[in-house]
Order: sequence, then structure tokens, then C-alpha cells
Amino acid sequence: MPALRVETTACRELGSLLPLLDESEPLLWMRRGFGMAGVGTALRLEFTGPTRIADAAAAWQRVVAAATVVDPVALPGTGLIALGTFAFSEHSELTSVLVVPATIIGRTGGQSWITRIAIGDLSPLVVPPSRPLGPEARAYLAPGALSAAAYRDAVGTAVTSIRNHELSKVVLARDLTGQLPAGADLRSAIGALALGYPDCWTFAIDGFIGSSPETLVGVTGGSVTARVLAGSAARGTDAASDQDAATALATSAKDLDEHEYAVQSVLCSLRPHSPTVMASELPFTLKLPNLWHLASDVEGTLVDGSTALDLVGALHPTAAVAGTPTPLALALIERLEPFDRGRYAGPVGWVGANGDGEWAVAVRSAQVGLRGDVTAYAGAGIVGDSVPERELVETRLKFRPVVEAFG
Ligand SMILES: C=C(O[C@@H]1C=C(C(=O)O)C=C[C@H]1O)C(=O)O
Repeated sequence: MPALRVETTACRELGSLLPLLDESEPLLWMRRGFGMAGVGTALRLEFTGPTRIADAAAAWQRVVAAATVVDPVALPGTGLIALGTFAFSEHSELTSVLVVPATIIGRTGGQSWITRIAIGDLSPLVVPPSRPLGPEARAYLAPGALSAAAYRDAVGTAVTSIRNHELSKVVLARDLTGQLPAGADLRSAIGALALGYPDCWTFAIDGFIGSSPETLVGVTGGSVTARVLAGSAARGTDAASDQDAATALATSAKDLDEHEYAVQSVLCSLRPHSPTVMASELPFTLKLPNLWHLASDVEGTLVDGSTALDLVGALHPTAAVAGTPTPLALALIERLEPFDRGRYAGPVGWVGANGDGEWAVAVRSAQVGLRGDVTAYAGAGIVGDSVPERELVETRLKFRPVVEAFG
């Protein structure tokens, strides 16, 4: 493992992180304008296959052990960090990566910082140039391998399997594809996501961009948190119908069922690491610009010194994006989805030298290839009462952030 030199320096408030990003290789983790932007790459590690997350956790320990870190700021996100994105499936063709940026610009409410990272000598301390965002990165996204009709059929097949008691829940996705013009500035699509969905985690790593409302896991100083989302409804068209939609969601037996599977999968995976981990008794309704979601916050204290990456490995894939029981749900996904999900619904986030980190479930996302090809996926949790047409409409609403960002 190369020996990284790392130095964090406090700096004046630098304003929006977006103009600092590289147009073609943006690196970002941000919520409500706060977070980290990366420029350049000091180290890139790639992983594939069933042990991709465990391999990344082990590799990260070796990177940390070999690094020399000077970090007088000592806040979450300062010092040595890697941004990461993992493929959903162990069979995925797409690589999972940890990227250690060469320069990180970070900001929280009260503090901004610059971290320089290099294998040899550190570069002089300079603020990366701020460049105005280019014209909109427009791509028309159309159905890919799974048409709307084929998606309804797949949902119908899944409902039959569930009613035959083969499994309890499966999350089925469909795909949209499009093409960006040459030289498109990805930062405008990322900016649209960040502006439209300020309470979500907006990310950009290795061409994978999105704005996720769902925390897979957060680790800070021995505490673990997660926000489970499952169960969705369209927003109303006026205040009264919007309230009705939220109330209907909060009392829908179908959605509460779907949600409970997701909460139980997270609690079961975390319990070995945090025996006292708990979720709120009832889910709350989380309001996003495009949807209502049923949400539960989970909290616990870690007893075994697990790092954020260890817990990512323990949690992925949750029932919010795979189903219950997990192996049967994954097998049905493989059978009914005629595509590789890539990093969609996989873990995306960052890990620090002390193992702290924040990871989201990479929904509301799109992968941009080297030739500007865009692939996006959105899915819905299917249970015995699911109606194919309604699930199709739900995926349409879930595509909205990405479709509008490229629109
Ligand atoms: C699968 C997606 O979202 C997940 C599924 C949800 C549901 O089925 O209600 C809600 C939030 C996410 O956990 C997606 O956005 O593609």
C-alpha cells in the first residue's frame, strides 16, 4: 500500500462547492450545501465480486496504517478520507471503487478546510480555481432494457410469487438510458440535484451521480445511525390533498408492511455490532419534493469498534432495495430484471481514517459513462398487495430527480 501524506488546513469560507469541481470527473459528497468536494485523485482502489465491501474495508485499514496525517481541524470529514461507491450485485460488471482525492475542500456550518493528499511530497496549498457552471447537461432519458409494459409484467410475476409464499417482498427496478452531448458539464446536473433536493445526500463519484434521501449507515465516535425508507406515495396537488396523501401513506397496511421488512433487516444486521440498536416505534412521513416516504430513524452504540465500511458490508443489501428474505429476493431480481444494476441501490459515501463515515443507499442516481452515456434505475418494493400500474407510477416519480437534472 502506498504511504500517503495528508495535511488538513483550516481556511476561510469558500462558498459553494460546485464551481470547484472538475467538469468531467466531479467528486462530491454534500447535503444542505455542506460536505466535501474532491479535485484530482491521490489513490484509487477497485474491487469486484462477493467480497468487494470486505476487501475495501481491509484495504482501507492498510491505507490508514501506512499514512501520515496532520489534521489540526479534527472534524468529521477532515484528515484522510476516501469517497466510495459499490456495485449493488456481487455479479456486477461494474467496479466498486474507493477514491482518495488529491485535494479536498470541505465545509460545515462553522468551519471550512482544505486537505492535501499525495504519495510523495504535498503540493503547495492553493484553493482550486472556481469555474462557472457550463450550460445544462441535457440528455433525454428513455426506457432501456425494461419497457413500462415489461415492468408491469415483472411486478405481476413477483406478486404471484409472493402470494404463493415463495418470498415476502422484492424490490424491482427498471432502467432509463440517454446520451449527453460531448463535453457536457456534469456539474450542472449535480447542481440541479443539490438545489432540488437539499435534504438529500448529493454525490458524484466515478461518474455516478445522484441525490439520495436514504442513509444506509452513519458512524461517528462509536455511535451508529441509519434512516430507513420504504413505502412511498405521490405528493398531493394542493395542501389538503398533500396532507391526505401523507395520512393515507402513514396508515396504509401495504406500505407499513413493506416498511417493517426494511426496518427489521437493518436492525438484524446491526444488532451483532450494537446490541441496543433501536428504531422509533412508528415510522414518520418524510416529505421530499417528488414523494412522501415512510421513514424510521435507527440509533445505537457500537460495542465492537466496527468501522463505517464494516457496517456497510453488514447492511447491504437492505430489504428497502432488495427484499425479504434477501437471498430469494436477490435471485428473483436476477431473474426479472434484464440488466446489471451497476452501483444503483448500492452503498455510496465516505470513510475516514478513524473508521467514521456516512453512507447512503444510492437511489435517485445515474451512471454517466466515459462517452456520455447515461443509465438510471428506479425501483419499488413489491409485496402481495402491490398493483403493477401503481408501482410503475412510483418508479416514474422516483426517476424525477434524475430526469429533471438532465432535462
Ligand atoms: C428502490 C428505490 O427506493 C427505495 C424503495 C422505496 C419504496 O419501495 O417505497 C422507498 C425508498 C427507497 O428505499 C428507488 O428509488 O429506486
